[in-house]
Amino acid sequence: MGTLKIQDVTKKYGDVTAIDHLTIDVRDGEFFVILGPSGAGKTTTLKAVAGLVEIDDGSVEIAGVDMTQVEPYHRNVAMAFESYALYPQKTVAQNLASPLKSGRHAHYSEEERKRRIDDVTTTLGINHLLDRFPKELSNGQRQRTALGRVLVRPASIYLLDEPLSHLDAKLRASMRAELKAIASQSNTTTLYVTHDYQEALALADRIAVLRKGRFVQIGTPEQIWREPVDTFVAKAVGQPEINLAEATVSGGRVRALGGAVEFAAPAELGLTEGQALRIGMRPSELMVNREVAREGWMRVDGRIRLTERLGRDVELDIEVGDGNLIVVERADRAYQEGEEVVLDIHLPNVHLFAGGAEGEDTPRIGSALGRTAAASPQDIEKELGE
Ligand SMILES: Nc1ncnc2c1ncn2[C@@H]1O[C@H](COP(=O)(O)OP(=O)(O)OP(=O)(O)O)[C@@H](O)[C@H]1O
Repeated sequence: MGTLKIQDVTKKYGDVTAIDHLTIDVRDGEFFVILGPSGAGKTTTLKAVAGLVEIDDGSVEIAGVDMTQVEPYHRNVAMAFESYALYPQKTVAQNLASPLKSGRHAHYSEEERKRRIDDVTTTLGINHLLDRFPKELSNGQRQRTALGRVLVRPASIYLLDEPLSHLDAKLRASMRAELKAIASQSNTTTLYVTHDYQEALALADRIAVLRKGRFVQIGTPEQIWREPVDTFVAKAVGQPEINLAEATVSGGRVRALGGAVEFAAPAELGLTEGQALRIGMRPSELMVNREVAREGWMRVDGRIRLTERLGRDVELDIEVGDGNLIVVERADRAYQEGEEVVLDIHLPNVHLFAGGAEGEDTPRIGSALGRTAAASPQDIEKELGE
């Protein structure tokens, strides 16, 4: 049973509070991802679970047992750090066998060791490389072997610290898919930390967004994407970042970008005349010249300032009113710089956040339709009959 409960855990390094009263409850078999920028406290959280740092406050329970005072060796966790080291003078098979020959796993028979190594190397697709030395492997194969060294050990929980960070984009994408497959096949409990939102969205059963040692939001990838609790979370997922524009309530309408974007203030949100807001619209959820004239959508005029081709998509910088919006559209038709366009925007996908000082993150209040969550890309495609 690989449950993990972290209750009110705080860790300070001198004056720096690296993690601040963190609480999470990871279910047996869950793939739980902590997403946060550099310095947010991700590694410290993993170390607190593994027992590699002494925590100042709180408790850690693994598989139903309070481990707060227990030595790392006895916590039954397997942790992988960012720098995956392999023994250069050992083959892949020997590298994988070594964690099973020492310490608490030294009792494994030759046969049991072989079986575990077989299982892991088959799943990771490196079983044809067993006799190679690390220098005879590609980067991706080396990283898989290193990951194999972690997964080969039986553990209540696997703690993975940015395991894909040293791979190029293509390999990262394929390893992401493999990791997901491994996790669902093996039903292991995994606590995985990353600063890469795509990894988090692709892998996680649930994501906890970490900021300056505190969790800002814990939810499924869909909840984090569709109902971010504030502008920080909204910006943390999605590339290019969500468009944010200052807005005000005037005459019962919400107006932004010099009035170029405006819609009726949703009654259920209780907004007041003159109230400062922010609106947020994701680049991938704005559509250009799709002629969507139906209820629940808004049309906004703009002019293309810049276009940049990104593979199958194109990124457009569109002048709208007194500002601009970034849009990611399909590249199956040509967009001209200088061209006048009409943006079609689905109202549930216009997030409303409280107003605030520049640089300050503010909470989400709802959407342009009220309390509804944003529609998923699939919902939108369905609505447009595409
Ligand atoms: N041994 C240490 N001594 C002093 N401060 C530390 C120590 N380890 C971490 N910190 C500080 O604690 C905070 C959290 O660090 P941590 O390594 O957990 O962040 P992170 O989210 O893993 O960052 P990264 O993505 O860059 O690895 C940072 O401000 C860091 O400078």
